[in-house]
Amino acid sequence: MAQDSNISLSQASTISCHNLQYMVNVGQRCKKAQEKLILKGVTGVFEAGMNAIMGPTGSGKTSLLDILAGRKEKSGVRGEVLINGNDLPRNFKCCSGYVLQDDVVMGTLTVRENLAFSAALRLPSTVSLKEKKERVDEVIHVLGLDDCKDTKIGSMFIRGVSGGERKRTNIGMELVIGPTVLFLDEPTTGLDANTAYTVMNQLAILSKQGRAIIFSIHQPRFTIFRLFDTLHLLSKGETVYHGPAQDSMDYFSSIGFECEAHNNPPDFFLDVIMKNATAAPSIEQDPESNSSIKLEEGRISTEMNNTTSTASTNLTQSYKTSRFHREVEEKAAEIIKLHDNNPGIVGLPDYDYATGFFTQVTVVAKRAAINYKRSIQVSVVPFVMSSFFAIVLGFVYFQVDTSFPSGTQNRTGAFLFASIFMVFSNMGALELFIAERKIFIHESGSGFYRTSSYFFAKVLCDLIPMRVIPTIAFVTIFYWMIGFRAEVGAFFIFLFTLMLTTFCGTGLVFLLSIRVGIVSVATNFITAINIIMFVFAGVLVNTSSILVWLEWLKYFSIIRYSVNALSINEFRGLTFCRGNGTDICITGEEYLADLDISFSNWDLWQNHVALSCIVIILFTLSYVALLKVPKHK
Ligand SMILES: Nc1ncnc2c1ncn2[C@@H]1O[C@H](COP(=O)(O)OP(=O)(O)OP(=O)(O)O)[C@@H](O)[C@H]1O
Repeated sequence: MAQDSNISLSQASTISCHNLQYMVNVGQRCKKAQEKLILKGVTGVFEAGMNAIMGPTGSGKTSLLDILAGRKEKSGVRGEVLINGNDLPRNFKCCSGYVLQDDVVMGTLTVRENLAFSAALRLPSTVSLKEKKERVDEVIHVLGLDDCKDTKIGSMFIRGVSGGERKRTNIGMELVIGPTVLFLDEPTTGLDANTAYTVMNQLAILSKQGRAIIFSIHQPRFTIFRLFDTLHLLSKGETVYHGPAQDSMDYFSSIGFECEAHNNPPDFFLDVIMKNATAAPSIEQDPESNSSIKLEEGRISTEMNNTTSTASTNLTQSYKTSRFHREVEEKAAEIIKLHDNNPGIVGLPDYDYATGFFTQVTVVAKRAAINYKRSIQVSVVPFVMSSFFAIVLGFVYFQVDTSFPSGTQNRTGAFLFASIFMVFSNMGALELFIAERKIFIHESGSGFYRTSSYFFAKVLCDLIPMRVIPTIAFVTIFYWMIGFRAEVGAFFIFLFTLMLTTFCGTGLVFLLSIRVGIVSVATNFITAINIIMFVFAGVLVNTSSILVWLEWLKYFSIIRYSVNALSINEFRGLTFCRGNGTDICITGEEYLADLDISFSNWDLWQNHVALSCIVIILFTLSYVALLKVPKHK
């Protein structure tokens, strides 16, 4: 079912987690699996407002956030996460907002175009284009992006908006769907103090409209801390405080941890948890206090420094005996009661993709087209390189004649180089595909589009501008400069062969970029595969003389099929004679037979069938690999 376009901005949502445990397998291959408990029974209620999850590094903030957002693999998670007392809907990630720590927006698109992309895919077709545009304008205005709305985001090569504007664009991508819950993973990371405050202040304004804004944050400065409504403090996967942020200082004071004047509370909390504070504690039992910990201000206790886990346990114990824990437990119990009385999802639809397959393909393809148009290096370089290489080879083999052996040798050499170029020239696309992987994972995981829509759009937009046009340019220059058969039919068979060859190369690069997410590793794989295909092309090594147990590799050589097809197309019907007047001649057919190439019409098309099968197999495998890319963390 499509998402309701009128999700009210004031409709409040409460996210709650109940005795949440999260366990991961940290066993290494070949070793016995070991389990690590990351979250140890966390309970919390996150209502409309600013909900901060804080804690030292490795305390489990991101894990908790991801589980609350329904973005962790379910295996390993115990306990319940509920929204307004209901189970999270199946596609919760499609209707809630999630802003990653690293920005995932298309750098070549403007702020407005990125937001429009999100609106076009995530708001249903029942919302008119005009309304979508208005929604985008509203979000731009709310986030204070009016001044830079038509500025490109920027990339490694393009100077774009500032870091804060980029972060706000990421937030805007989520806000266009009007989510009642917005998750953010460390939204201030990488921003300077002022920009961080601006971003957080805007989130605070949004939270006043009834949204639950839940975010992990490391060590915010005081002005940011003041914006928090609820604070959830974690230490080694356990809650050490959950309650109103403004009460947190009093709470820590009540258990014996007094914050020095002028010390920043978030810094102080982390110091207490980490025990290397300016006000490092020494432990002593206080019989009159609820708490088992007493802090002696300003004195560093070696004992305390060496007993991290003991202190963490003590903080947990103190929290468990506090009124804050009691209050959250009572609230959580009420929510659970509501849930038990309303089993299943009540009032919440099972969200699905907001738009259909064709809309998704069109919108994603349109974005890819804009991206190519604006990335001059990406769109123009393949064309220029193909034309340049065709001219260079064209001069090297300029107007080949039919003398023997130069006529046969030069033609075979030209076919080999052309085929190799078609396969190797795809390597440039490797980095592009890998770079876009992150965007794909986030967008498909957030319900922007189906994997199939992305795949079709990618194939459409990649093959046409990046491969078809440069190949046409290459063949047109190369064929006529070298002076192959001056027949239209032969020219088109030549073009068709090299087109299939380059599609095979693209399929290989596409598959490896999906399976292997590291450019250098994927490059090594592709180079090795291409060299094997080159060796088994049958030109430099006679395939019939290769060891029998290695011979089968020739059936995987794209270059071999390509060279064979080009040779049959060219050599049949030609005669090559020695130029020394001896009248010793050899027919093209005899030359092909010498190379162990069968040359009937069917033999010619057999190579095309083989290349087509390789294209289909590689693209099918790429699609399956894309389907298997984990959309959860
Ligand atoms: N899939 C996993 N496999 C192994 N360890 C994991 C996995 N996921 C999380 N952890 C470990 O769990 C702990 C908590 O991780 P998490 O990323 O939630 O912490 P964090 O508080 O967000 O840390 P940071 O502030 O550094 O981002 C860390 O020690 C991390 O190494």
